[in-house]
Amino acid sequence: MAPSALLPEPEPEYVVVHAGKGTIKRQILTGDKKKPTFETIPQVDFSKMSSSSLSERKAVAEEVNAAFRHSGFLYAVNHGISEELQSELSRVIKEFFDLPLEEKMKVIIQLIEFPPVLTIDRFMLDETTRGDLKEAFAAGEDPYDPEQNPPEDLDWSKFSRNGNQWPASKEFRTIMYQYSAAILDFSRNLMRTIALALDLDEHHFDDMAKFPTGGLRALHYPSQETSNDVGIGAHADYSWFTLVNQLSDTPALEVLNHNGQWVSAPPIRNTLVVNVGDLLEMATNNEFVSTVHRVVNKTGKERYSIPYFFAPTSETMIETFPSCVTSEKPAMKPIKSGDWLRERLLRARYKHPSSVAARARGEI
Ligand SMILES: O=C(O)CCC(=O)C(=O)O
Ligand SMILES: [Fe+2]
Repeated sequence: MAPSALLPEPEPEYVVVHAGKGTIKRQILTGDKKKPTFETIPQVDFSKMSSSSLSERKAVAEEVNAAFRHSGFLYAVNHGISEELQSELSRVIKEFFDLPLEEKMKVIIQLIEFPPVLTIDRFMLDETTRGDLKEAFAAGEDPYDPEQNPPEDLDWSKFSRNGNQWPASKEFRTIMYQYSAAILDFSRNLMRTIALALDLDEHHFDDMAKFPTGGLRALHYPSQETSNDVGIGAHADYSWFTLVNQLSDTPALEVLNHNGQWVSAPPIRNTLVVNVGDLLEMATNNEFVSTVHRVVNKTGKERYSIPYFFAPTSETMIETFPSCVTSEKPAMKPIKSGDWLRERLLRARYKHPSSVAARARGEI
């Protein structure tokens, strides 16, 4: 028998992904099994969303519609967030992750229930790896923080006082909140675009965007050490949609196309990567796709990014839009937004005490 060193590496046949209710295998299609699919991520210019002409706004919505059906991903150009704020954000995030570990660990919280607030934590999204290499700082919608602007009719009983934990730097907190307000503005704009894309009244989702759950998660990805490492394992997002600001010029984000091939989504200056999350996929009966993606940082450089996960308030029932129901595709069973997010987070945070406890109770 030939020495194994001379044998060609077998081509992988599957990609392992964390999507839907857990870990699944996605087949890699080659040769004549290949399907037509996307190989690049389109750019959509949002400047016309502030046009007074409905037909101009509808033209933007049409581009969003096509991208969400085809790849579930797009780059938002002219999102309205100033370059100055983005570069300040980038600076304070690097400064935060440069702090000594003991300092960062002061802001970790052990109690993670819904809404998820803060963690510097190891996830394991791809069980064939040793776990995600990233460090994360998350800040959710915590109405007790005075920078927040909760609506008058907010149900305060749904929010714990053990919300966001902020590090000592006031500047970090101030800039994160400025960015949070700016990205929420764009999210509201995007919600109106999605409403038009689905032939709904433009303001159909305004209530959902009043005080959404989700929040910001600043991420630091060290350069990976082995070829099997991942910054963040292959997964689909649990959100309604996600807006990723790739703060460094380090290309590492990859999106899985329908043939099981990874398509690069490199940083493009002053854009946001927008992707459909599971909740929007469910509400559209899979017409908009919540596409699997991952981060692999092979560049030898550090990478920083900050996703904003937008999801409706946790009590919102996610139901199929009537326009997306057909005789072949009946409506899905309604699900509470918060229940879905909580379960998915508990599964992903495999080592976290709240996940360990939920596993012991047989809940996940
Ligand atoms: O860092 C990125 O570019 C993407 C992060 C991501 O996919 C996530 O946090 O869900
Ligand atoms: Fe993601």
